[in-house]
Amino acid sequence: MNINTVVTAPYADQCPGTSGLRKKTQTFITQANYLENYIQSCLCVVDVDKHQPIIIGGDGRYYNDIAIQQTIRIALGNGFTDIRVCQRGLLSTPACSHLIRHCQATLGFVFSASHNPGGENGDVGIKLNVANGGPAPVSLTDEIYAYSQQISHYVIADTADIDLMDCQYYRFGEARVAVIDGVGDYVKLMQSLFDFALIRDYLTSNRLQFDAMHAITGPYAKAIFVDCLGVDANDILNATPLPDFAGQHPDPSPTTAKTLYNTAMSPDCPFSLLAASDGDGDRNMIVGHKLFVNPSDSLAVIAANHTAIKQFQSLPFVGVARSLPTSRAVDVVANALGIDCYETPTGWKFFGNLLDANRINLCGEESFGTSGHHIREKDGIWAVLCWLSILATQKQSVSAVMQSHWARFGRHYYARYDFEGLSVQAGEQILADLTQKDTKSLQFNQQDCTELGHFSYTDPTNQSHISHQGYQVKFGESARFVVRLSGTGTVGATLRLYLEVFDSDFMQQPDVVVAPLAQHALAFIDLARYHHTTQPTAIVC
Ligand SMILES: O=P([O-])(O)O[C@H]1O[C@H](COP(=O)(O)O)[C@@H](O)[C@H](O)[C@H]1O
Ligand SMILES: [Mg+2]
Repeated sequence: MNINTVVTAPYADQCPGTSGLRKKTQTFITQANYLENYIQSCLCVVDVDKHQPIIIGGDGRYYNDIAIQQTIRIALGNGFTDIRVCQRGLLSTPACSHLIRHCQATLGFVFSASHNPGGENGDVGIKLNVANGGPAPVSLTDEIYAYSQQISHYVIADTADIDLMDCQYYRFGEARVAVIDGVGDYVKLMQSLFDFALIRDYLTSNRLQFDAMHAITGPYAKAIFVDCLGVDANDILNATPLPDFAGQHPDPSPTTAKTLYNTAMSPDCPFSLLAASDGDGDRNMIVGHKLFVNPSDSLAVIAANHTAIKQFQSLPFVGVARSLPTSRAVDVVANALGIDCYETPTGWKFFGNLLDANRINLCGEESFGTSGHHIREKDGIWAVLCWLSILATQKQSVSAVMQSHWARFGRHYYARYDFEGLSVQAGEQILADLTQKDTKSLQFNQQDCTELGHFSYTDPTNQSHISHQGYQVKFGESARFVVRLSGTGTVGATLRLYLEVFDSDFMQQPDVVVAPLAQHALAFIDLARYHHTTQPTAIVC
C-alpha cells in the first residue's frame, strides 16, 4: 500500500455547527480537498489508539460514496488499522453511536446533513462521534477547526475503492478494513430495551404507519417494525434510502411529512400511531389520530410513563434533561417524580456527560429529538418504540394519553417560529442588540418578567462553561420565549423564536394560545428593523 502526502491549503469556513460540519453539496464537489482537509483535521486532533476500531457510514445521500471511500483511504494513510465500514455505506446516527460503544471504537463518522435536503443541490455533512458514542464535544470541535485553519497537507493511501455490497474483510499490510452490517446490532439493542412481545400483541389490533422519508431508517424500520413486530410492509412509507431523498426534505415535521400527517388528520385514519424519522434517523415525529404530539410534550409523556418501558424498569430513574428552548413540560413531571431536571444548550453533545455520569436516564429537545441512556445520540426509532410501549400498556389512544397527561400536569402550549433567509450579519446583530433592551416594563398576561438574558451553561460534571446559547425572557412559570440562531443551516441565518405558555385548561388551540406571546416577542426583538418581513417562513406548532 503506497501512502501519498498531498499538499493542501485551509478553508476558512470549516467551523462545525450544532451537529458537525454542514455545507452545500457543491462546496464539497467543487472545492478541491474540502472533504480531505476536514477528515485529516479530525484524525490528527482526536489523539486515540490507532489500533482500536473506527466506524464509518452515512445516511445514503448523494456524495456519501465518495466521502466514505476517501475517508477509508485517509484513515489508512494515517495509520488506523481497524476500520469498520457499513454495508452499502448505510448507517444511522443512533446505530453509529451504538456500534462505537459495542465495538469499543474510538470514533465514528456519519456522513449526513441530517434533515437537510440531499442531492447535487442539497447539503452534505460530516458528523464525528467519539468513544462514548456521542457527538464530539465543543472542546474537540474547536481544536479540529483550529487545525483545519493551518492545515498544509493530508496523508492518503493509494488504494482502490472497497466493495461495500457484502460483509467481508480486506487487508492492507497490518491494517484491516471490514465491511460490517450496520443494522443487526441496533436491532438486537432494541430487542433488549423493549418488550417486543407486548408491542407485537398490541400491533395485532392496532396499526402503525412509519415514514422513513427515503432516508436511512427504511432498513431499520423493516427489520424492527415489519420483521420483528409484524407491521405490514406497506405501512412503512418511503423505505428505500435514495441519494436525493426523492427530491424531498427528509425532515419529520407536519409540513414535510405531509402525506403521513394528512392521513393522521383524516376522519377515517386507520392507524393508532403514525411516526416519521429524518435523514440520519435520529429525529422523530409522533402523531395520533387528529393529534400532533409536540416533541416537548412527547419527552414529558415518556418521562411520566417511564415504567411502561422495559429499559427504564431495571435501573433507578434518576433524572431528565432538556435543551433550553424545549418546553418546561418535562420539568413539571420531574418535579412530581422528585428527580433532577437539567437545562442544557441546544445540541445533543451537551447531554453526553450527564448520561455518562448517570445523572439522567432520558433527554430530549424541541427539534424532534428524544433518547435515553442506551446510546449517546437521539434516536428516532427508539422514540417510536417508547410510544408503542406506552400505548400497549395504557391501552388508550394517543389523544387519550395526552389528555390524561395534561389533566394531571397542565399543558405547556408551544410553538416555534422560524425566520429563514436572514443575512448572517442581521442574525448576529439581532442577538447582540437584545442585550441593550430596556426591560423594566416587560409584562405578559399581567405577569412581570422574572428573568431574561443570554443563556450560559456550566456542565456540572466537568465545569466547562459556554455562553450566548440563546436569549431567554421568562414570565415566571406561566410563559417564556427564547430567541436563537439555528446552527444547522448552510446558507445565511435562520432565526428561531420559541414560544411557551402554560395553562391548566388543556383543550385550547396551541396556535391561538401562543399568538399574543409571539406578537409580544416580535415587538421586543423589533424584527422589522432587521428583516424585510415579520412573517415566519415556517411554524411548528
Ligand atoms: O440536525 P440534527 O438532527 O443533527 O440535530 C441537530 O440540531 C438540532 C438543532 O438544530 P438548530 O441549530 O438548527 O436549531 C439540535 O437540537 C440537535 O441536538 C442537533 O443534533
Ligand atoms: Mg438528524
